[in-house]
Amino acid sequence: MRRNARRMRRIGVQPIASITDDLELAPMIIATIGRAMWRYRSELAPLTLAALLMAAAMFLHANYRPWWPTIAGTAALVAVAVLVGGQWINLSRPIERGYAAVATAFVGGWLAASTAYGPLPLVLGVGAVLLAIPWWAHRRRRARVRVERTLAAWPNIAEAVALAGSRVQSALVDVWGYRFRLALGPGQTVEDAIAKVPALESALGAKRGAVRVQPIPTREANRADVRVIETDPHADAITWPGPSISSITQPIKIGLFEDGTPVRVSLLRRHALFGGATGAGKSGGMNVLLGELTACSDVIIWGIDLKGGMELMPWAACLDRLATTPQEAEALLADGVTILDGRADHLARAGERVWTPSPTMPELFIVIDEYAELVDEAPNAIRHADSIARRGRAPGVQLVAATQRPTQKAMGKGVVRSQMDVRLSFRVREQRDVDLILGPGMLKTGWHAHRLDAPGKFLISATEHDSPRRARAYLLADAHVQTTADRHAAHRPQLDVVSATALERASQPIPDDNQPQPPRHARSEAIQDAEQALEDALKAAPSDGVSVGDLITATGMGRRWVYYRLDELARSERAVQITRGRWRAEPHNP
Ligand SMILES: Nc1ncnc2c1ncn2[C@@H]1O[C@H](COP(=O)(O)OP(=O)(O)OP(=O)(O)O)[C@@H](O)[C@H]1O
Repeated sequence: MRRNARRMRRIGVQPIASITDDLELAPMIIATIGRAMWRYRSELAPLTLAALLMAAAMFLHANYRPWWPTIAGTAALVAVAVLVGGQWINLSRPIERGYAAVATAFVGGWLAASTAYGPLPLVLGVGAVLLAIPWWAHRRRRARVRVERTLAAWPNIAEAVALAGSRVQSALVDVWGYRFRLALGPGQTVEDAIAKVPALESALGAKRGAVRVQPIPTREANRADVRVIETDPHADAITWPGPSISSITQPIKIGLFEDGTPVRVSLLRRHALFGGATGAGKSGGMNVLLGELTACSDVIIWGIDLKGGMELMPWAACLDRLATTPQEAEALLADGVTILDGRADHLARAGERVWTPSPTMPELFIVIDEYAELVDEAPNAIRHADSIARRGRAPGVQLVAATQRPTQKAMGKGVVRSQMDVRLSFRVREQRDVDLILGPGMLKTGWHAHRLDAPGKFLISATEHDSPRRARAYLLADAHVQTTADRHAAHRPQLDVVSATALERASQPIPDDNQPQPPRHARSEAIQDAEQALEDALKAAPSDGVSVGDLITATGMGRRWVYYRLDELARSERAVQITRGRWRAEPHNP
């Protein structure tokens, strides 16, 4: 090229070398700009969107002017959908959903107006800048971009840590750091990647101990999950983010593991034990549990707190019953057994194996704070607790017990301890307490609850948690407990009819005792009224009977209840089924 230019100069032709040079430079410049634009695509997104909108507006205004109402209507619908269902597209926080809805409304509104009247660049410019500011400032977006840039250099990192040939498949950013899925190169194993963790920490610019590599049991052997922790989740108390569930059929989130992943555990038809030394955070853990349980529309909660209600009283508005004396505790557990029997009987008759919780058939949780006190002060109550521990799962009557040291004596020589399906051990004073809470042999296999070093930290043992991973429970400040209890109190379900009827029957006076018994539950009057209405409707039935639908209307009760009562009346020969679904009283006096 340069030789050409020299020759041209010699023959008197004006050199055009600079033009040719420029032409060669141009692709480089374009490529550099393109690369920079790609690298900063997230930051430039508002400007790119504004440019695209401008082009779209010009096109629509020129060709499809009458479309503006459709554009405006669609944008309004999308904005509402984003606001209402934004969590499904990863907009977990209300403020994010609000921003997305406002941005959608602005884009749609501007496009509709520009389609009708021609592009409005000034409005677009002002709107774009105003909406771009929160976008540029958004912490999670910036973190995502940073992680994307780090992982874009993965081929070099992989080379440096001797994992050449591995690829990053997907990455996810959260408040504590990020995780990514690694497809390992041919012949590389997850163990190879685990052995490279210190090198990975250095190459990724992470702190020592901040990288974890784990196999993915459900995927091929050459896939690994890499977790990079940037902020230690356990460094400070972790404020409870609010209830994570609305039904007991979903797993409860109690806190966070050290890698920032939530501790999820199902309490559906399971008993739970919270153990740990005084001040280790059991009551805090119980508060989180109660915050979640009270948010469930298919859970009824009873409490026993023999420390004068000190721990459970703040939740009183959400508890159907609270026992604070040994006598009350014994009566409460006895009623728990009555309900268990009533439900078991109902299940047997319905040919069902387990109680399926729903707002009309709630699971009953009996929460006992400091179980050892119950053993000391209400020893007669323990046989009821044993009974519930042994038989309560299928009929949906669960125990949640907290205790400092669940020795055989403290647990009442009964079966309660061994029946606990979910066990949380907060810090214990002595090593041998680990086995008392978590089960024999656990200390030896690495469950070192005596080494937990801050209140609220715990180890969890359950079917889905079979390795000792340190976790920290969320923390609910006292004021938060109160506001949560007040908020959830408005949505508590009522005790189901099967259980209320069982309690009702158990409280019936014995035949020669004419003294009326006090009602045991607020539902009793409503049930009596419904029973009376049922009997009246059956007595008034014509000779071909009254339909179940009419009985449901007459009693105001659900179909299950009506069938349950009809079954009982038929057994005691007070009602008879004439044809399928039609009943009348027996003997029949229309
Ligand atoms: N998850 C947590 N995160 C941070 N701090 C916590 C947490 N849980 C409890 N704490 C702190 O530890 C203190 C003691 O906790 P808590 O009362 O729950 O312990 P405990 O095991 O129930 O004790 P006790 O058996 O005496 O009732 C609390 O005042 C609180 O400041």
